[in-house]
Amino acid sequence: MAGFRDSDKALFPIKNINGILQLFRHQLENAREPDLALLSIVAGIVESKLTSRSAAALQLCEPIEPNSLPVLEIHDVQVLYEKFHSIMKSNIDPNKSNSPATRDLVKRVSDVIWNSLTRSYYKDKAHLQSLYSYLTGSKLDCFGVAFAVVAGCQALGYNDVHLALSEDHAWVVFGEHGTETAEVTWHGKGNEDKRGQEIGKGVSSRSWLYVNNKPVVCTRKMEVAALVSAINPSLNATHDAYEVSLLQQELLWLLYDLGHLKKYPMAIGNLGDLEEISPKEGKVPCKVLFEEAIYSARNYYNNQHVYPYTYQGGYFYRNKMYKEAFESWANASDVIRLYNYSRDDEEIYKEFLEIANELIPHIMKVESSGFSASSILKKPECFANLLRFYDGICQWEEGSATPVLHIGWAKPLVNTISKFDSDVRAQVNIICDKLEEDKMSKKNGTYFNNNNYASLNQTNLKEKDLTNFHPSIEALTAACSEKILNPEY
Ligand SMILES: CC1(C)CN=C(N2CCN(c3ncnc4sc(C(F)(F)C(F)(F)F)cc34)CC2)S1
Repeated sequence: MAGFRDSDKALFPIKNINGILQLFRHQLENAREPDLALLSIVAGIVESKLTSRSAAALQLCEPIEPNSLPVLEIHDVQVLYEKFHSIMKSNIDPNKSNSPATRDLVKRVSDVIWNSLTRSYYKDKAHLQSLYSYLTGSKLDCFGVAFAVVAGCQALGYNDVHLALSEDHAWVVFGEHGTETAEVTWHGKGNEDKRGQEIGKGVSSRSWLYVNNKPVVCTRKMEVAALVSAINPSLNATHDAYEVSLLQQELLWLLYDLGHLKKYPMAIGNLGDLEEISPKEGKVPCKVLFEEAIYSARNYYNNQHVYPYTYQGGYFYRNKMYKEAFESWANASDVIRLYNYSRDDEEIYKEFLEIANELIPHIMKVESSGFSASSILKKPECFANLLRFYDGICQWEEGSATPVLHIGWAKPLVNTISKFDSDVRAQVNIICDKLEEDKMSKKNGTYFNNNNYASLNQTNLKEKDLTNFHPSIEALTAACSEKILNPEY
């Protein structure tokens, strides 16, 4: 059993970030499993005290000494901890027989949380992810509900209930073999919640939202990593509370050093983003962290996750490493091409839309103003990666009930492709082996590996080679190759 142990209590009152680190380290390094309710309440109190309006006012008028926190008294934590346990135990009998959870039990825990939430509130607001928010404001966001269900099950002694995470949704796994799944929270806006149901076997399983059934299935310690990742340092739309950001970075390093981020690509990516802003002495650089997140997704999740590549692409973009950014984004597109676009996939749609219609056009603008030989407009591999990027989005659309592309995509796309001169485009040789039809099909989840894709050598781009691009890309590159074959065109 977890629990608020005397050795935890001895660490209070906590006056600085180091004290919080000690509590988390103590919870993570001891044999018994970390207490999710305790750690979520502590993280939530600290975040609330340092990001509330009064904190903002305070921050602006008097500089508080570095790394200091408002004193965290044990009483503040204990009251909320006991409250959570009594909410759970007054509605559901603790697991005296130490048996695995049932679907009915999971649904009842989800109902206790669900029915105790404020009737209507702005679900996307910041700071609604922790048990502190639940216990003091009866508000939780979508992730917060799923986390509270897992913490509730732990408090009741059901240690088989664990958090499962895709890139934009959370649910739980449970049962003797941890193979049962259940929805416990809502997703998106205006969608009827599917709480209690098992995770889609139908069409929804082909949508990015369920990552082709390759979610991050958390251990208790990875659930701590999830609550740490969910810490939100935002003071307002433009500023972060420095101490909260530093605490999150230190906690992520603690989890990283203990090996609990190995199978959690997004948490590694979050650490990479924090490291890029303020690198910590003696730690691996953020560039390596973004590579490790990609390795983790390839190694443990069959390369079905998009975000590791957009973490890396964003890093390259911010650091003006545009050739590398194109490669990361093309790799992200190679992941999404296997999925069918469904209306639940808005978040990743917005991600690709921003890359295609904001970031790439910005790069083309700044690059076409200069005439340096090193410009990406002279590099055929940039052209090849851009084609791969666009083609992945086109293939994502193919076979989907919901269209992806619309006229708003075409103008930036044409604008981008036409910035590359014919002599550069001619150096891209697109070889698409005529693989037998079924291998090409994305329905059975396989497709030619991308080294058949665009190898660069001197032969010309020939129209007949463009056999496997999506029609719109084919038309565009045919138009381009028309220019190549008839230069006076
Ligand atoms: C490359 C990016 C645009 C930068 N930040 C990204 N994040 C920020 C952090 N983030 C996350 N970071 C750690 N863990 C999780 S679990 C999760 C979720 F499944 F969607 C949940 F649980 F429904 F909210 C999201 C998420 C979501 C993705 S992707």
